[in-house]
Amino acid sequence: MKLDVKDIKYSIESKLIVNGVSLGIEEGSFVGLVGPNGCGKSTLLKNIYKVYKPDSGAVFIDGEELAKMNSRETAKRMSVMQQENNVEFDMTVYDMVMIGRFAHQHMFKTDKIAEREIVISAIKEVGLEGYEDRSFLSLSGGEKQRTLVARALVQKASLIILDEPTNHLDIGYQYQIMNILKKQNLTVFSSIHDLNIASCYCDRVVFMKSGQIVGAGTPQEMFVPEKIKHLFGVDTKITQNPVTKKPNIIFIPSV
Ligand SMILES: Nc1ncnc2c1ncn2[C@@H]1O[C@H](COP(=O)(O)OP(=O)(O)OP(=O)(O)O)[C@@H](O)[C@H]1O
Repeated sequence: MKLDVKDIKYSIESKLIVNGVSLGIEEGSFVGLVGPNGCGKSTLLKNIYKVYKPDSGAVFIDGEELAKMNSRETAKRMSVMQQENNVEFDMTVYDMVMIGRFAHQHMFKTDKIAEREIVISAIKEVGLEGYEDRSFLSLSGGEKQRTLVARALVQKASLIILDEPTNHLDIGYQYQIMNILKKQNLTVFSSIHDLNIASCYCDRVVFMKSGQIVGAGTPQEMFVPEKIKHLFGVDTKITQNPVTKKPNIIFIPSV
């Protein structure tokens, strides 16, 4: 699934937060969205996954405008893992993951056993086997995060949008979740704070600053000291990861 974002603008309380963003994500590619706190990453993603309606501009999946699709049609094409999940009433891990199946279920012809297998298998894949009956609200931040990854995976959409998927996760699960996402062969667009994770997993990275895209390219093209300094104001030294051959970003403290 190819994602095209065309000249999106979005304001909150008359402040322009997303200022004319255009980008294209090729089918099967893993693209990271990188930028400082408050630069508009989540707001841009919410415009893409239809929590917000852009003031102007549009989003297309394989040439079809997303705004014109109903929620079932959208969910079959795009799954989403949001950063904060405002769950107001409690449910089990199993039920939370099952929500991801809604676009595939029909009142009279759903194969309940097959549905159950898909859900159980995703719960296992994110390392939460045995947690099926636990209450979602009682989970740790990382366990909640992994439940939401499982929910996004069972949706079986070929495009997945993630807002900071490794937020709350310890280093083991950060890499585990990225590995799981990578091996699905989906088209992925994800905001990522950890530059070395972005370098390791992304085919391309998009740099965002003050509501605008300020650069895009391969990790090798983007993770260079001048560009990182421009984006985050920190000094870095770049080496090559001896195993992945990807840029390895070493941060140099100014003390
Ligand atoms: N509902 C809202 N009401 C008011 N301001 C908002 C709202 N949502 C976002 N903003 C503001 O819009 C700007 C962009 O926020 P956004 O969450 O998109 O940034 P971000 O790049 O995802 O940041 P972070 O890396 O900290 O998650 C911030 O200044 C934020 O305070």
